[in-house]
Amino acid sequence: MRQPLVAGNWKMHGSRAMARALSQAVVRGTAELDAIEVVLLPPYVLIPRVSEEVADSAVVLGAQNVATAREGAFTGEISAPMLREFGCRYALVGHSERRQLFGETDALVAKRALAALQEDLRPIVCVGETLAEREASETEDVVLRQLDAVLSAVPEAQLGQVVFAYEPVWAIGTGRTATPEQAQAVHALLRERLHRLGAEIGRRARILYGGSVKPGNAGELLAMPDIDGGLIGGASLVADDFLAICEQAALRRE
Ligand SMILES: O=C(CO)COP(=O)(O)O
Repeated sequence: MRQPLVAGNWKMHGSRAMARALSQAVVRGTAELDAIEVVLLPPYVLIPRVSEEVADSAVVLGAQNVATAREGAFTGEISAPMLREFGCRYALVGHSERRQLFGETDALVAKRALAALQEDLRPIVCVGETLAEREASETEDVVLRQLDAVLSAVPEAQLGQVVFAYEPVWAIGTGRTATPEQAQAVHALLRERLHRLGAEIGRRARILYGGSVKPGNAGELLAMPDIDGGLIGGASLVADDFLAICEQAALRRE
């Protein structure tokens, strides 16, 4: 059985005071939820603060991106060894905002995933189509192209460390969620592709859904057979909402 994972992507939100209060609330509220893995993805500068708050808990820390190199002349980038030193275990790569607003290509995303793995940082690889691509019936081509770019770069032995996330761009921050059936169809497609690399890889890979997940829709999404957790944006900034989603994910396991 795959352990459900709920990750809160804070995006570019927060302050030291907010990070402290929100992490404390998440630590307290998830203390009994040992069936699931809970990951917080604060902005880089808040990582040390969140790290202190989650230190004695099961809550895991991650970053929203990671550099392709270990060190060097890469102004504005943060490397995997730096993130590890500050307690991160995960890093998002290929979030649609990085792809769309900052021009990150499939090749760059694959390099970031590889750089993370080399430092024992688990990449959460995001894929997803835009509304125009969905309406042009290109969803399958787009998500498989994005997935294949990473699969072809990562050694098979390390694929078990990778988490995948399907985030349809049209559902992010819009209040418009994919229906559970729409999401399940893409998750099944991604899993089938992973399965081709090995039955065990397909069976064990965790594939999260993201895009306007809220307490009110999390249960039906997480009830789908190939949805193994959530990548939560807006609702992860509200402790009660995030905790309610974590509770729904814990039910999936039982
Ligand atoms: O992009 C997301 C998480 O990475 C989803 O954001 P929202 O939950 O705000 O739609």
